[in-house]
Amino acid sequence: MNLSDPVESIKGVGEQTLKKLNKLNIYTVGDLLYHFPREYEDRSKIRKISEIEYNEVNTILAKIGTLPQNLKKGRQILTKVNLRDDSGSLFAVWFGQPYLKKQFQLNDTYLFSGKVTFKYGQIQMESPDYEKVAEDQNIFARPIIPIYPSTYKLSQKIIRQLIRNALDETQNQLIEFLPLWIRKKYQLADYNYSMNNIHFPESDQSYFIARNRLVFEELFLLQMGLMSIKNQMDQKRKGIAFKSISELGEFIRSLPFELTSAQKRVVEEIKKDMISEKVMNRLVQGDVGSGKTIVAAIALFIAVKNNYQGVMMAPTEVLATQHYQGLAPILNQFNIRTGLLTGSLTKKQKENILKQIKEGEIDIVFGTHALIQENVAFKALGLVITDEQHRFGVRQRTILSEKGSNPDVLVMTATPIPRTLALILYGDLDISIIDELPPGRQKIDTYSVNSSYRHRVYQFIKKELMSGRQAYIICPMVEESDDQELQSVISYTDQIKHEFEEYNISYLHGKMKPKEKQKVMEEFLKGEIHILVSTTVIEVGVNVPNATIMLIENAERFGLAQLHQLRGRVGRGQFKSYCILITDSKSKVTMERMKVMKKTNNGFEISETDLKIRGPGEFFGTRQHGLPDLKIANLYKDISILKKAQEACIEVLNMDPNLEKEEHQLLKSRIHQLFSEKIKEISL
Ligand SMILES: Nc1ncnc2c1ncn2[C@@H]1O[C@H](COP(=O)(O)OP(=O)(O)OP(=O)(O)O)[C@@H](O)[C@H]1O
Repeated sequence: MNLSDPVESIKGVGEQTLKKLNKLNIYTVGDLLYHFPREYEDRSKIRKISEIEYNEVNTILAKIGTLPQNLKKGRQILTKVNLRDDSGSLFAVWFGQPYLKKQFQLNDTYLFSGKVTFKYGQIQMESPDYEKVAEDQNIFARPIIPIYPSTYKLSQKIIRQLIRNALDETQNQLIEFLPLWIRKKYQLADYNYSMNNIHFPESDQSYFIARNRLVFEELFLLQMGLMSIKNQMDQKRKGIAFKSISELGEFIRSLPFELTSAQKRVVEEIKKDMISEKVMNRLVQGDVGSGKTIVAAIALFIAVKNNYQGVMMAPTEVLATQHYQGLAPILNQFNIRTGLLTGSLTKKQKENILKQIKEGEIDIVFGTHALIQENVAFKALGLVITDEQHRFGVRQRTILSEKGSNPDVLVMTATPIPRTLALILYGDLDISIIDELPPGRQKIDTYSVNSSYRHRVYQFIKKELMSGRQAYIICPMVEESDDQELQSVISYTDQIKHEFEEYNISYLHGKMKPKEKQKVMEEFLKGEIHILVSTTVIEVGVNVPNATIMLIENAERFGLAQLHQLRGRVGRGQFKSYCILITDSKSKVTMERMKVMKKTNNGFEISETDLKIRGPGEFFGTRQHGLPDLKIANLYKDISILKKAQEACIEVLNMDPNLEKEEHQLLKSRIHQLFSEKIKEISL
């Protein structure tokens, strides 16, 4: 039996079960075997009824004391069974499952596991899991029992049995694909042993040994997949070999500031990629306000001076316009023609700019995802830059690239991620990090207060406004519906108008037309608006160096990464800046977040702590990147295994870049199996 065989070849999988398994995304024997337990029940902890802990999940070994009864409780049927052991008795109850009545025979022995409460003078176990125990069965022989993730009406018992059958049927036929030298070097258990012990561990220790191997396997395969894809892309696609530009020095000297050494280093890395004939696929990570935009401008300059066009795509119209307005004047001085393409242009304007792009009359286009539409064609696209905040998928990047002939690609992100994780999330890209802020930036002082301080905070804002600065307020939001968002931003603005009578206050929200948003942003940038009340639409990338206060209402609504992003809107110039977080929440997670925000301004440190507090979660989910899901590894907890897996991966690829050696053949086909979708995409 093979892992790729259909799951219905396992004993016990009939038509109905198959449907349920499919709902769990289980189609093959391999899918079933890789459906790992979410936790384990340790039966060595079975309790006597007399020793039960109330309001907790308990496991008991008990006999059916009386035949089950179905009772009417309101509209529902309650099934009630008396259970007893030699120390006492209790009732098991289930709602809405009348068929259970026929399930139990007097005096049969079962293991029951469920929460126990004391209600109406009776001890009750609520909706327990149950499993029949045969007379001669020694349930303590293998005391650790797997509990599987949500099973769409497949009981634990059935799924456990199916996996048992699958293991029995594949017993010792699972073919080891990790090369022996890797298993030796990293002390990894054998494949069959690991599979058996992850599902039915013989002991705690054998579980850990099995898990260690399977986590390594998962991360190693993912990293191998990503790196081999990257290798293939590098080998397959010949890119543009840009020439070094003598005018570049003059361009850089013309900037109003000197580049930081981190910017210089990243510019060198980009230049090297652009000059080589390899297609550049590089990620530039930089903390908020670290000066990524100018690095992008330098890359665009090189492309244009080599007679190619460049494009820079941003996630919102406000940002695209900001890039355009900020960079066009600098580039224009060097006879570079720029344009802006967004959704809110008139039909005429759009036609006009599309024509200019096509005929090469525009050298650099800034824009939103309007750029990836079919009607956008370039004369000679040489460089694609996307300013991403986890917003574009790989697919969108690819569509844009396909508008040129293997153009170089630069991806910018302000979400700092620890390097090891970046290698997993962006494993198909080379990584550059701007780990330094421009000189003169001061620490943004951060305070967290409860709402009783609001008035004092307003006084503080007034003081800043009086000295010519500006403020952002992220307003409270009751519910996440569009209408309510609108309501709360308008009523909040009205409210504070009384407080700040002599100042101009305006607001921004997600439902505004891009043109209106743009107008407000421009007025704020010019200093005509003093306080900008906003929902989180300003979250990313907005650059108004004169703004020095960021007040965030209901700060508990946001994750750390988001709070850091929002705070990053201030402290972007020479003025001392402040971030004030208002929250009445006393939850542990909120308190922890506030503490971190007060302690540090460093995005990398914050993202590491974020990981610790909430785990990798959605943010680090691999699915959105078109990669296989992680089934067992936890990118935070397993960071040390991740490092080993990355090290092993580099070692294998250095030794055998195309996996041609005999000992790597099984590994190669396993990678192909897992990454077939992605590999197909590349070979298109
Ligand atoms: N080397 C430098 N010296 C002084 N100021 C700089 C330097 N580099 C960039 N700046 C300025 O710093 C500010 C922030 O730069 P930029 O908008 O590029 O940040 P960013 O990295 O895109 O940040 P975010 O992700 O928060 O948008 C801008 O006003 C820019 O002009």
